[in-house]
Amino acid sequence: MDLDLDKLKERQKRIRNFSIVAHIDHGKSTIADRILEKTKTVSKREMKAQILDDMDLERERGITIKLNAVELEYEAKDGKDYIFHLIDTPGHVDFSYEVSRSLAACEGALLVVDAAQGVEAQTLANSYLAIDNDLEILPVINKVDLPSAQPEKVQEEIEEMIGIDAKNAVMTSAKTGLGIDELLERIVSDFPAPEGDIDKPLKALIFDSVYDSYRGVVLNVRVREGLVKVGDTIQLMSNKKTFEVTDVGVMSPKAVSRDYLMAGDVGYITASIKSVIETQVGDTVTLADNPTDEALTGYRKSTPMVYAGMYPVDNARYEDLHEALEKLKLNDAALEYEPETSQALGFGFRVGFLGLLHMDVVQERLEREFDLDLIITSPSVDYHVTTTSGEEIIVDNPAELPDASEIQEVREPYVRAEIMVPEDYVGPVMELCQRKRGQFVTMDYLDKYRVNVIYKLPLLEIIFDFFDDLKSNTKGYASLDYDVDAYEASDLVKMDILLNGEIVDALSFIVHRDFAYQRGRDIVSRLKEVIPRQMFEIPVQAAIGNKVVARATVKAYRKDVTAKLYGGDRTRRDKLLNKQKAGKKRMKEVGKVAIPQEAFMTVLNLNKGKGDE
Ligand SMILES: Nc1nc2c(ncn2[C@@H]2O[C@H](COP(=O)(O)OP(=O)(O)OP(=O)(O)O)[C@@H](O)[C@H]2O)c(=O)[nH]1
Repeated sequence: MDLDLDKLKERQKRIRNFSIVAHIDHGKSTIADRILEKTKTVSKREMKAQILDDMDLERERGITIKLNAVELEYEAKDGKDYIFHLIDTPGHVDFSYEVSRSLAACEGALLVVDAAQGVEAQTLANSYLAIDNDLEILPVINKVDLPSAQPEKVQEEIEEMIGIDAKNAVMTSAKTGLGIDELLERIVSDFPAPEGDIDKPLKALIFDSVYDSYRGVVLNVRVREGLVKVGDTIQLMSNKKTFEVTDVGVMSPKAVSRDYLMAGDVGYITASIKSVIETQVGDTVTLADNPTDEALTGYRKSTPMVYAGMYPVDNARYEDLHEALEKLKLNDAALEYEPETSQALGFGFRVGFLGLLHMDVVQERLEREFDLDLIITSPSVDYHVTTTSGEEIIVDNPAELPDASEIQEVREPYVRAEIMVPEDYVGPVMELCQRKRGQFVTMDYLDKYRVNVIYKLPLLEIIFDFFDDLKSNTKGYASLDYDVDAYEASDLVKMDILLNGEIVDALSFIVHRDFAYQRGRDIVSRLKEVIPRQMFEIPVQAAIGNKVVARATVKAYRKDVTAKLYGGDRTRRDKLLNKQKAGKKRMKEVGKVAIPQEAFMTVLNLNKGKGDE
């Protein structure tokens, strides 16, 4: 292949790599859809709402989970064809790790702000990520069609709160298409073209990857320097492994092969990489026979916030779960796991997540994409423990907390939570934070009406239902951002749950001593409801050490219910039995007792359950 360097350099000037960042629901994905439509990347027939959210899960929930990169062609008013690489990113706080990775592949960011909601917590957090990555930021005020839109006020907010010029913000309605033409022109004029020498050795950053059973590992890269094409031998700089390139190309939005990827491009490389553990996000790809001397700076590793045990319902599928986690981790760099065993549940994994939404998504992806049935234990945070012998240990599984007599101190993670709220709701927000063992830090007025309330809160108290409570206490007006701040000593105890006189390790949890009795009683009474009756009585107890703090009994069956109710009617009887069988799929036999998935989630669902009653 003959490549003319001057032509490539000219092409590079017409590339624009940008990302869209926003607070959740401000309209990122809808704007991306409009851009795709206008650039004629997708035909009308292919166009379905939120085309970039290609996971079924994303469509069903209406949220973006994964970043997605597509190449678009745009003919600008100057008569030239531009190449856009648009990287859509998730907005939920659990996925900010994905956001920071995609920003590192761009030169510009569209900062989308809802004209009615204004700047919210993740608008700020994501703007800071973009500023940290030295991106050019183009403010976009979206949803100007709404009757409650106040674009001028939002302009002021962006200037005051983020500190960037918003005089020339683009006003759009992704719903009606208003302002999208101007937006496209501004992408060309406001964002810089990528830099990077095409004639230097290859240097490409892996920002995402995915496993494909036909093609092997697909690397999504941003090429910083040089050029790569089919037949080249690439080398991964972290482990020096080499592979022959079988395909390069871009997503548009489906995979389209290209002759080459060059400095400035965002695209994919496949190279028959069969083993998933060989590639990692953040690694640099170079050429084996002409390597670059220095790797690109990778990504800051994400730290999980929440941990839970994951076990296959069918113990024989442990290896399948292992393989599924390996493959999923390729596509979800924030996922962490290590093997663990539970007396009750057998062999499984302790998995670290960025938050509960992340946990939910991982569970659903494992079940859908890998056809697994899983039992997940109640989530926990990680505790730093000093034992009486002076040893420091980290405990992310409540069952492993040493006996109280061996503990000198337990420290739990605290977050610094920033809650933005209209001033009328400051009272309820503070009340909620106090109830969750929060320590007030400070409070600032953001403008005339809105306040930023800062609290230190135990992570344990906020991962569960804090966000829901916050929303309901403020009529949905509050927005939240948090970061783990420090570990602090707390009076924490381990609560064991005994079924039929035996401790079920997977049901143990850690709780603040002040709440322990109440929590023990609540859990026991919930367990009594969710554990199905069996042929014998099952005592349910909650205990701290040897001290039982609550107890209840699941009564035994008296007779075969099906025989009595559906005596003659076979079909109805079969239906009922099938239903029971389906329900049993998610049951785990522990000793003689069958425990349903719900039981493992009682700690999590306690407050919700109470609200429903
Ligand atoms: N009225 C109006 N509604 C809009 C506009 N843009 C988006 N929406 C609606 O706002 C909601 C959220 O839009 P999305 O595009 O899913 O928001 P998002 O920011 O991508 O959300 P995440 O991907 O979950 O972070 C959807 O119901 C859209 O239909 C707009 O310009 N006007």
